[in-house]
Amino acid sequence: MTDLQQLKNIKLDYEDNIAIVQLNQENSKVNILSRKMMNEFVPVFNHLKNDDNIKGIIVISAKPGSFIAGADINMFESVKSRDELYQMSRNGQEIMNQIEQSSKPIIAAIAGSCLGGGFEVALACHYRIAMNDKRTGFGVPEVKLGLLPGAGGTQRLLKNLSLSDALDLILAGKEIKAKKAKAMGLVDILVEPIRSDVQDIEEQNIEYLRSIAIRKVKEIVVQKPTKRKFGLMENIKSIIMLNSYVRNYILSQAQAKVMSQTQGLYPAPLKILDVIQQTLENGSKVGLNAEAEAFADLAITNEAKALISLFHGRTECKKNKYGKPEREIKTIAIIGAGAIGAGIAHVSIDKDFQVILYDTTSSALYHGQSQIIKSYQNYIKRNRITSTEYSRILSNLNCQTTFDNLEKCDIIIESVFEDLKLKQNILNELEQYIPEHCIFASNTYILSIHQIAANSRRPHKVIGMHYFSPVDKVELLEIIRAKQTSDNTICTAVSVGLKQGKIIIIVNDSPGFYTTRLLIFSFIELFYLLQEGLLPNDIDKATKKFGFHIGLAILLDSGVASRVAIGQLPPKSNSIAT
Ligand SMILES: CCCCCCCCCCCCC[C@H](O)CC(=O)SCCNC(=O)CCNC(=O)[C@H](O)C(C)(C)COP(=O)(O)OP(=O)(O)OC[C@H]1O[C@@H](n2cnc3c(N)ncnc32)[C@H](O)[C@@H]1OP(=O)(O)O
Ligand SMILES: NC(=O)c1ccc[n+]([C@@H]2O[C@H](COP(=O)([O-])OP(=O)(O)OC[C@H]3O[C@@H](n4cnc5c(N)ncnc54)[C@H](O)[C@@H]3O)[C@@H](O)[C@H]2O)c1
Repeated sequence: MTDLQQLKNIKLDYEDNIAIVQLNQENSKVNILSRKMMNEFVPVFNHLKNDDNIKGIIVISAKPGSFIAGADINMFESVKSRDELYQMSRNGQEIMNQIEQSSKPIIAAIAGSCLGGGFEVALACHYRIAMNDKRTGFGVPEVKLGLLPGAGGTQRLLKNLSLSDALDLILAGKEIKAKKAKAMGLVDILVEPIRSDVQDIEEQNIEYLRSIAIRKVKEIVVQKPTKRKFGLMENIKSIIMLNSYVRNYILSQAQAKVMSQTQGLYPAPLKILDVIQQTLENGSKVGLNAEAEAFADLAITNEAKALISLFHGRTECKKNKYGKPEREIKTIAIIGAGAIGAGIAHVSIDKDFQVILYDTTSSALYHGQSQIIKSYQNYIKRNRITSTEYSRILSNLNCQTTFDNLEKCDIIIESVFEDLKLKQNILNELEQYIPEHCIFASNTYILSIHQIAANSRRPHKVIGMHYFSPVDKVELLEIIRAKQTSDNTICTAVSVGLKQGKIIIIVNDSPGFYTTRLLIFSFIELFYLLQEGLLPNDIDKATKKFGFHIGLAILLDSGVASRVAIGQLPPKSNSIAT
């Protein structure tokens, strides 16, 4: 029996006859539906349900940036049997049903990530108020873990959305921002954050959200909530959905898309389609059972285990194990405004770095600058940013063909042609202009960092930062430490990469580093296959069927890959450093 005076993960507050359940997972950056959290939530909820003095309930988080990040992923890994997983899903569904069926209004006041099981909690509540800020996002990313929403999420999304919108969210696992969630009818009220430079602004915003939720729940207590009115288009859509021919057509289209994107290698999206079909044909009772069966089936697959392990790996790669850099990095100079240099500028200017983009000629510079401007203009078109944000972001970009202002730089990222002599000369020349603390990173995919730094006055400040094309889309960043590279240089490069939104691996300065070395092996095999008479097209089909995003032969056709394939570099030892 949980003592309500001894709660560790929930703070229970009251204002008049309203209860405020504030989630605050102990020792964690985010709230998760862990066993510990559930062991407190369930008794708290039962207590409030039975207390006649309580007329309404608010569920809110005390953690800036996190409402609930979903069920505890580690919990699935610790489970011993399929039956236990089935029961876990059934229990989750039951808790959500109890929330939904509560006679007292329950409001979810959401700021920060509202994902997976967290979104399922929000959907079970009677009303959703969300902070309209960058950190607040909704989604069911379970498919990315090889799972499906297992606490009634498939059913509630189908109830709240059109079939195609529900499929879009569940199959892609993508996150939508609060504004879009409101437009889709998943959120009832948007709250604009208080924008200010004060230090504890996020805590203040939580307080503000809480006050609005209290006002709203009090209103609902007196005048029962009105059901959301569906618009004409939504009504037409739901009538069309009653037609099994239309439903089956949408499902078969979705299935074809899944097959073309995954080659049928991932069981989760196919199971999701199956659960949705069963629900549409037989109703929610059958649907809930199908959801729990599918959840249990999926959670024991090797695919789910591998994808969950990938989640943990990615989380590790978001950490800076070298601590805090000696200096905060404010200004970056990028040398070379080609495809990659412009891409590095792109992912830096929106993170409040001051960027100097340098190239030898105005036309090269113009080319790089246009690439950046075009992408950001596209973001405006797709409502990803406002024109005010666009102006603020672009004001961080300074393009130049001179070495002016390099004395202000904290880091240089060189991204000129792949030529050792050229890279060495640039390093030597720039060392005359840059301040003592400035670090020098070379964006090379294959050249030795040790050799690039051969004539440097401060080789401990030289490092490799290997970005991937297109830089604004590929999350990976390979950081290469040479023997002489200092820990603070690594720490600084990692902190820059993390701020740029990268997932980082740190490797030793050995031939091909890590990523290029893997490619070399693949290309050696590819050459054997070509020599044996296989056609590039057939090799591409086979590699894609195996799970590659892009065929190996077409990859070889790209300029970078063909140089790798020439293979000056027989791989030696394992290059992963940390
Ligand atoms: C109110 C009570 C109701 C009770 C309901 C009963 C529930 C039981 C039901 C079971 C049935 C299934 C339910 C559900 O459908 C299944 C799921 O929800 S699966 C999980 C889905 N969610 C996700 O995939 C989100 C994963 N997390 C992220 O994407 C990111 O972490 C983030 C939330 C966007 C935050 O990103 P960052 O700010 O960069 O932070 P980090 O990524 O570095 O994370 C910090 C820290 O938190 C750990 N963590 C994050 N999410 C989870 C998680 N879901 N489970 C476990 N741990 C998580 C992460 O590992 C980091 O840990 P650290 O390394 O610091 O120890
Ligand atoms: N393109 C890729 O897929 C890819 C991927 C990873 C790494 N890389 C590496 O990134 C680096 C840049 O690649 P890219 O694809 O952007 O090349 P790119 O040819 O598109 O651009 C190189 C730019 O460097 C400029 N430049 C040349 N000499 C210069 C000098 N002395 N000073 C300043 N600028 C100079 C050129 O004018 C050009 O604009 C290379 O080392 C490449 O191997 C490329």
